[in-house]
Amino acid sequence: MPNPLTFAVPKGRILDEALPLMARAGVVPDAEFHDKKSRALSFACEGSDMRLIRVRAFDVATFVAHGAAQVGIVGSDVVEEFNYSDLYAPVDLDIGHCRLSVAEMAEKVGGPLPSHLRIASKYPNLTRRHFEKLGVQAEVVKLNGAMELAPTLGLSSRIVDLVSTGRTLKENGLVETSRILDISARLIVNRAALKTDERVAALVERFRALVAEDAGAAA
Ligand SMILES: Nc1ncnc2c1ncn2[C@@H]1O[C@H](COP(=O)(O)OP(=O)(O)OP(=O)(O)O)[C@@H](O)[C@H]1O
Ligand SMILES: O=P(O)(O)OC[C@H]1O[C@H](OP(=O)(O)OP(=O)(O)O)[C@H](O)[C@@H]1O
Repeated sequence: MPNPLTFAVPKGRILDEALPLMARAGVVPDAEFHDKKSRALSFACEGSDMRLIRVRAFDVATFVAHGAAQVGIVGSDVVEEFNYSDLYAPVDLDIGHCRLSVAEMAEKVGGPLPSHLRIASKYPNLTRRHFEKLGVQAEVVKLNGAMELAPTLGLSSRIVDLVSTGRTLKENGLVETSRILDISARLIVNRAALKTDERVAALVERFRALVAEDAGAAA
């Protein structure tokens, strides 16, 4: 009997969109997964020996890259930020759409870029890479949320953060000045597991077929 497959999902907002797709792929967590009072982090799946683990978005990539989970769902922002060589993102799930952008205080927009900037972000690697291309050295102040407060309070001149409707920026007096990356959620797999475990390859094919089916229905 092979070990159960471990499938990692993020706790946050992608999950609501991912669960119906997962169900169509035959990945259905047991009732305890939906019990808000439960403190469990690992859940059995209906009708299979698969196990679901619910972790922080960034940690989904870490569990999969290290082979502690074989499969996962995560935003392409996280995939690109880590750039793990052992992590492969074969299927764009066409959910969780947003973008990674630079924003600054509305009244400060304009003028030439200085050679050094202090930027608040949850994405230090993507931020440094983006500004390097512009010939700017970015000093990144790592924050884990509420980035939009940083420019107003003088912690940084700009932020690099996720934008969807743009409402959070607007309500905090910031404007989007450039777009770094268009983002959507991906099915991710551990490269070694994909080569050695047929169940991983089968799951990839199932998700790929579902996405193709939805794209066909939308066309
Ligand atoms: N406003 C948004 N609109 C659409 N997708 C978003 C938005 N914000 C984030 N996302 C996507 O959802 C993913 C998870 O975001 P979110 O921060 O809600 O998750 P989380 O698991 O609560 O994160 P954390 O571990 O930081 O608490 C992001 O990596 C991104 O791909
Ligand atoms: O453009 P909008 O539609 O306003 O969405 C953007 C906001 O969504 C995300 O935050 P989230 O709500 O996940 O909270 P967080 O600060 O805890 O990450 C992101 O970090 C922005 O703050």
